[in-house]
Amino acid sequence: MERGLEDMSSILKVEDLVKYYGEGENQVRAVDHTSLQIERGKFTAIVGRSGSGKSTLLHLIGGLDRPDSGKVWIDGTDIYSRKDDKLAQFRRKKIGFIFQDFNLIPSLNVWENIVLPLGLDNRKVKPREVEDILKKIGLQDKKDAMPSALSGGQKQRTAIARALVTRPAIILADEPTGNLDSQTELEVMSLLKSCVSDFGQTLIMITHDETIAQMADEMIIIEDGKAVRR
Ligand SMILES: Nc1ncnc2c1ncn2[C@@H]1O[C@H](COP(=O)(O)OP(=O)(O)OP(=O)(O)O)[C@@H](O)[C@H]1O
Repeated sequence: MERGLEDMSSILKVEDLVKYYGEGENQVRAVDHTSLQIERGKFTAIVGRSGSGKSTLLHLIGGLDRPDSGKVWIDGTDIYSRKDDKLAQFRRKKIGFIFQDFNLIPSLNVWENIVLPLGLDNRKVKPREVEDILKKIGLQDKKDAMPSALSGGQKQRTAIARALVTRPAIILADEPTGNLDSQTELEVMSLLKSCVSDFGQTLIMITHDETIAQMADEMIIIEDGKAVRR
């Protein structure tokens, strides 16, 4: 019974996850028998030294890569029990990604990049909702611009809007404010935090920034592929 209650509040459960790269002497234990649980509607910061395995863990949590062993449950679903196409479908519905390098489509303008995940999931675009997000991230006058005409910060904000547009249960972010000036960084952080408080979304963010890590409800430290909660 207790276990059941515990599971209900956790949106994400990682059990004994392992991902090694290479073999023999050159083997890198990027994720080394890691287990953790994250509660719904919380902001969790993942911190750790460069090369400790943060990005690999985030990719595995988001179903972008497959582990050597171990399990990941999202909202009660054992994601790696699904075949690739079903996993991709699940990912599109449940998870919003914000990557370090934005991954915008160069041939699409800001608006088209933002609404792309809706189209992939056969969902209708609600222009007012998109306008609302554009306004929140301060890009309303850039919606027709192509990515090549945007600054690094504007590209990053477009990527953030794209991750938020489907209102995913989980937002996975890898250093999302790394390229922003400190004022914009604070605005983006307050937008992401409001997703957690206003919409009950769960935010899991890798950051090197101690100030941002301090804003989180929980902090997970990664050391040599292992997770320690602080
Ligand atoms: N595709 C890959 N092939 C081989 N080794 C890899 C691969 N991806 C990551 N690694 C190695 O796995 C380890 C963990 O990498 P990862 O990118 O997860 O660390 P990180 O903590 O996110 O680092 P950073 O803070 O610098 O982004 C590193 O030693 C890295 O070199």
